[in-house]
Amino acid sequence: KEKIEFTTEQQALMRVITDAYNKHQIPQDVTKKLLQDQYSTEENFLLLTEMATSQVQVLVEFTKNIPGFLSLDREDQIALLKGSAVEAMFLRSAQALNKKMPIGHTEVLEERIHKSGISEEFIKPMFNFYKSIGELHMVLEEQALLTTITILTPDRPYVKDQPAVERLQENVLDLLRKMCVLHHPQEPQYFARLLGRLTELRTLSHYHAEMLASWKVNNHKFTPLLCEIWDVQ
Ligand SMILES: Cc1cc(OCc2c(-c3c(Cl)cncc3Cl)noc2C(C)C)ccc1-c1ccc2c(C(=O)O)cn(C)c2c1
Repeated sequence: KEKIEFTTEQQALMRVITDAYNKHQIPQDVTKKLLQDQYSTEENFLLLTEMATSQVQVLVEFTKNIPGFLSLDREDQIALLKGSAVEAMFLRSAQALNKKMPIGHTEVLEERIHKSGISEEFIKPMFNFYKSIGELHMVLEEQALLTTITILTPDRPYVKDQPAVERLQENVLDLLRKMCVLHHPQEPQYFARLLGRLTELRTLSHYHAEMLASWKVNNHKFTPLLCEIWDVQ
C-alpha cells in the first residue's frame, strides 16, 4: 500500500484551492428563486440564464485564486476562462445536483432544466454526465481539483504559452492523484476514472455550442456576460 505524503507546497495548494472552491458559491437569493417562480419554459430559461451568469462570476473569482493563474499572460488567462467555462459549469451543476441540496431543490432544478427549451438530444448526454459524476462520490477536494484541472487545460484555443499552463496543471494533477489514493484506497483506477470525465466534458461542451445555437434560433436572449464568455450574439 502506497504511503501518501504531501509536500508543504502541496498542502498549501490544496488548502488555497479548496478554500476558494468553498468561498465562491451561487448566492442564496438565486438558489431560492428556484422554488418560487412558475414553471413555464420561458421562466425556466430565464432562471437558468440567471444561474449561469451567476456561475460565471463565481468561476472567475475561483479561477483568480488558483496559485499561478494571475501570473500567466493576461490574454492566456482570458483564453483559459473562455475555453473552460462551459466544462467548469457542467462540473459544478453536476456536483450541485448530486450533493445533498435542500429537500426538493434537486428535483426542481432538474425539472427546470428539462423544461427550458433544451432539445431531448442534449438532455440525455447531460443527465448521463450528471449520473456518471454522482457515481464517483467525489470528496470536495477532488471536485475542487478536477475543476482546477479543467480550467488549466493548456490546449484551449488561442493559448500562446501552453508550457506555462502545463506546469501549473501538472502540479494539480499530481495532487489529485495523491488525493484519489488517499480517499479511494480500494480503487486504484479511481484517478483514471476522474480524468475520463474530462473527456466526457469536452463532448458535452460541443453539444452545448449547438444548444446555444438552437436557443438563439428561438430568439432567446442571453446576458452580456454569457455572450462574452460564450462568443454568442
Ligand atoms: C444548474 C445550473 C445551470 C447553469 O446553467 C444553465 C445553462 C446551461 C447549462 C446547463 Cl443547463 C447545465 N450545465 C451547465 C450549463 Cl452552462 N447552458 O445554458 C444555460 C442557460 C444560459 C440557459 C449554471 C449553473 C447551475 C448551477 C450550478 C451550481 C449550483 C448550486 C451549488 O453549487 O450549490 C446551486 N445551484 C442552484 C446551482 C446551479
